[in-house]
Amino acid sequence: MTKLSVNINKVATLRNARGGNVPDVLKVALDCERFGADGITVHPRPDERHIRRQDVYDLRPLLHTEFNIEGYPSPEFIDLVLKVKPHQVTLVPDSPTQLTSNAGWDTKKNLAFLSEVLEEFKKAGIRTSVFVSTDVEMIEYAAKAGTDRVELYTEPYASGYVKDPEAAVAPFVTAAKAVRSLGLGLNAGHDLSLVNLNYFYKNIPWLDEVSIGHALICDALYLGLERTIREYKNCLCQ
Ligand SMILES: CC(=O)[C@@H](O)[C@H](O)COP(=O)(O)O
Ligand SMILES: NCC(=O)COP(=O)(O)O
Repeated sequence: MTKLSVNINKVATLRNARGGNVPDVLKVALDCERFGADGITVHPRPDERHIRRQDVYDLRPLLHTEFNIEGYPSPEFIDLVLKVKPHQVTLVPDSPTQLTSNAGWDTKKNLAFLSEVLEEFKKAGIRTSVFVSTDVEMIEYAAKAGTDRVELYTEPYASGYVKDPEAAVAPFVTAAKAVRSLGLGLNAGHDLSLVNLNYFYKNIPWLDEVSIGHALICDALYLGLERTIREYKNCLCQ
């Protein structure tokens, strides 16, 4: 089964726009679980423009499903993750001011750094994942660094899908096969949507997890959160 982890960053963005607690990020996370999400993802950034450190602490004891924290492994991020102990941490190579994630790691260049950080999380019993492109060498070096899983950066799939779905998914199928042959778990995310998710899943049904935020929260404006989550879950069936 491919799990759907709902990224609630955008809910926090909306809350922060007015300074109060509407919408209530914790309630939305619990409602996502109630409506069928298999996990909750957050990506706290240093400027706290959406999910804040305090949200991450507050969410931990409330969630009943898998909690995935994504981010650049700065000392502050490492400290937060080690204190919160989520089920999974996903390392993303973002700069502090980045608008959104736009690339996977150069795992060859960062092998020593990633190995050290991954080891620290593994010692704490936290499953690890590394955000990568479809470059097989990058996946091989992620395995060398000791990660449990990789998360494929799916923006190039999402943008290519519109013109030519088959060509867009092909490098992801190759990468996903490499991931499987290395014995790693497989996650995917970024710009996945109701338009492109089912085709991605059908081509790579051994996916462990997708994390989806932006498109899902936008769809919820029209469909409501409960129906939206149901429809995303339906995309993860043959
Ligand atoms: C790693 C990844 O693709 C997502 O976590 C994405 O970066 C979400 O972050 P934003 O909500 O800030 O775009
Ligand atoms: N890891 C990807 C994620 O959490 C959500 O990305 P997006 O759906 O907001 O593009």
